[in-house]
Formats: sequence, structure tokens, C-alpha cells
Amino acid sequence: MGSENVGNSQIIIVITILVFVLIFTQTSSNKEWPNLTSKYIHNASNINEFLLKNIESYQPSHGYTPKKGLHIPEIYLNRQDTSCPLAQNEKGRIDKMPNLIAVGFGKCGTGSLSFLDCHSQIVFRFVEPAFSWLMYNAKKKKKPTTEQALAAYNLPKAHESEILVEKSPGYMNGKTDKMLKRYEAMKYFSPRVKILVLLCDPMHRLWSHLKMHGKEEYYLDFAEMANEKWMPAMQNFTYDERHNILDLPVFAADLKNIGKNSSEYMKKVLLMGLYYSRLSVLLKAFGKDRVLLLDGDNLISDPGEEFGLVEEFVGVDKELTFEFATRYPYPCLDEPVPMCLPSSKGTSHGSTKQPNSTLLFNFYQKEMQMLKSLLKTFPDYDPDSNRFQWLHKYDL
Ligand SMILES: Nc1ncnc2c1ncn2[C@@H]1O[C@H](COP(=O)(O)OS(=O)(=O)O)[C@@H](OP(=O)(O)O)[C@H]1O
Repeated sequence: MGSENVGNSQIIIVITILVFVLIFTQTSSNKEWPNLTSKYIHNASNINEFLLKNIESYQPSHGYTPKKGLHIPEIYLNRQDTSCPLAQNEKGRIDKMPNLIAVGFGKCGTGSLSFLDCHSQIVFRFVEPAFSWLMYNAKKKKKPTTEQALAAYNLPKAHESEILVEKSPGYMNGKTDKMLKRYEAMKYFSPRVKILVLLCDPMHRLWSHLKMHGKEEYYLDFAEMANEKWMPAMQNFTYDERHNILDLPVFAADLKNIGKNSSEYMKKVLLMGLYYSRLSVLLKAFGKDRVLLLDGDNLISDPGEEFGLVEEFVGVDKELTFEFATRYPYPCLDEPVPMCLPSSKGTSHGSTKQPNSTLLFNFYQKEMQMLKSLLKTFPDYDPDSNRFQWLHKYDL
């Protein structure tokens, strides 16, 4: 009798477990992972141009009539175009300066910061507001007031208590003097702003960049040119506090055309990967405590870890979790709401394989070694961590 009872209760437990498993698999297969859609992605450049031209007369925020022929989507006028499909907490939002700016590096996963927008205490927009371009051009006139700057700074609205994040990878481009001016402008308009930098293998970064523009056929040609035109001067360069490799005169000279690629384009995409020297300029302006470095590769393999660091850095609760099955090998957001990045992101695992290039390896090697030493000096550096694995291949 006793053993019959035990048998029955075991059957009941097994059935209950099976029912739970069934319910769970049903709900997860019904779950939809929407892509961040075009509704949220407009080209901001004409809007920025409009705002810039009108920076003196432009009134903070709304209620103006755009010039004839210039269509500014309503969603922009109201600055409601945040990234997360889950509309939350929209009432009472104001124009404010960002609390966190992701300054680069382009193609290292900056777009995936869109996931932050689904955090209940964070606001983020996929479109780049490229504030420093506005400031750079506006400086021809007198410096705008914070009110005017805010009006022209193409950011979404946010609550005073929310963390407003923007990303414009272009902030890490260009020469050192321009970079410094940008960072000074950021501090001027948003004195307590924190900075986020995503790093990834510079050779892969370049490949992804060229692929985005349909120019991957030039990858090896660019490498050859960098080697021929720049390497001798770079090899003679000695890194010290007073000199930055980005200021080498060879980088100012024109390059001969490769296909239809302009000198400026080639310089931009190749020199963007000189991370150490670019970070040195950034750190001069902000110091290490206000800068968080993320690993763009780990952002794909362990997004929970990288996003957890961001949540900690800006002082919000840990809310974001990820799921891999939907768009493998790239993660999608799972909680608080399912969301994947648009199909324009995550193209490197496509049909054309990235070629090997010893020339490019040599071109970036010293900078990566310098970067590795720099990482070790950051307050949160963990020697046992698996982050930044891609850097090891540049060891001597
Ligand atoms: N979750 C998720 N989904 C898809 N893609 C992801 C994700 N996380 C990081 N990545 C990587 O982000 C790369 C694009 O980088 P960015 O967003 O910085 O590009 S951009 O500079 O804003 O154009 C993109 O590069 P490509 O694969 O070459 O397209 C991805 O490698």
C-alpha cells in the first residue's frame, strides 16, 4: 500500500514537470523577436543641417515650421524616436544633455547599444545625433548657449532622472586637435558626462567598415597603400606623452586613388583603428574614471557581461538579459522585451571571408600592444577576465 502511494506521487511529480516544460516551450516559441525597424531609423543628417543653419533663431524644441521642401518626420520634431519597441515612461520627458556618450569605435558594436533603450531607466536612439559636427560648424558664429545647443542637438527627450545615452562613432575620428575640441565641447555642455568606448580587432573593424560600403574588394589594396605610404614613418615613431602618432605629417599627405576611393575615405577607415593614440586624446580630456572600455567581441559572445558593466557604470539596476537562438551568432535582447538589431547589423558572418593580411597586422600591431598596456592601468582591469582576447594575437 505504502509503496503504491510513493509510486503514485512520483507519477504526479513527473506529470507536473512535463506540464511545466510544455507550457515553457510553448511560451518561448510563441515569443517574437522583432528587429529594430525603420520606424525608428531615419537619416538624421538633413535634420542636423537644418538645425545648424537655424541655430541662432531656433527655439528649444518644438513648434517651428521647417523650411519648404525639407521633410522632418513628426517623430523627430517631438523627439520620440527612441530605439526600443516598448514605449515606456514617455510623459514628462524633457530636452536634456546626455549622461553617457558612446564615442566609438564604429563597427565595433555601437548600434547594439540600442538594447539599452529597453532598460527602464535609460533612453537611447539608434540614429547618431553627431553633436560635435554641429558645434564645429557653429563655432564660426559665437558659441551657442546651452539652450540653443540643446535645441540643435538631435537627441530624444528623457526624464531628468533617466540616463540619456547617445552614440556617434565619428567622435573618435580625425586629427588630435579636432578630437580634443570635441571633448572640451562635450564637457562644456554636459560637465558630468561619462564616456563609453567599444573596442574590437582593428582588422575586423576595417573589414566590417568596407563591407558596409560595399568596398571589401579594396581591403588588401588599402593595406598595401598604408604599408607603402605610412609604415616607414610609423616605424620611426617613438611613443611618448608629448607626441601622438596621429599628428605625423605623412597622414596629412594625399594618397593616390584606389578605384573611386578618395584619399580622405581611405585615411578615415584605416586610421580609425589606431585605438591607442585616439584613446590617449580622449583620456587627456576625461581621465580614466569617466571612461568605460567595452570589448566589442565579448559584446557578441557574452552581452550580459558587457551590458552589465554599462549598467554598473551609469548606476542603474541590472535588467537586460539576452538570447542567442534567434539570430545566431548574434545575440538579441530577451528581457525586459525581445528585440534584435536591424539586418544591417551582423553582416560579417556573410559569404565573403575576410582575407589574411600581414601588412595590416603590422600596421596595427604596435598600437594594439600599447593598448594592451593601457588597459592594465584602468581601475576596473581584471587580469583573469576573458575580455579583449582578440588583443593577444598582436603580442610580439
Ligand atoms: N547583437 C548584435 N546583432 C548584430 N550585430 C552585432 C550585435 N552586437 C554586436 N554586433 C556587431 O556590430 C557591428 C556593427 O557595429 P556598429 O553598430 O558599431 O556599426 S556602425 O559604426 O554604427 O555602423 C556588426 O558588424 P558586422 O557583422 O560587420 O555587420 C556586428 O559584428
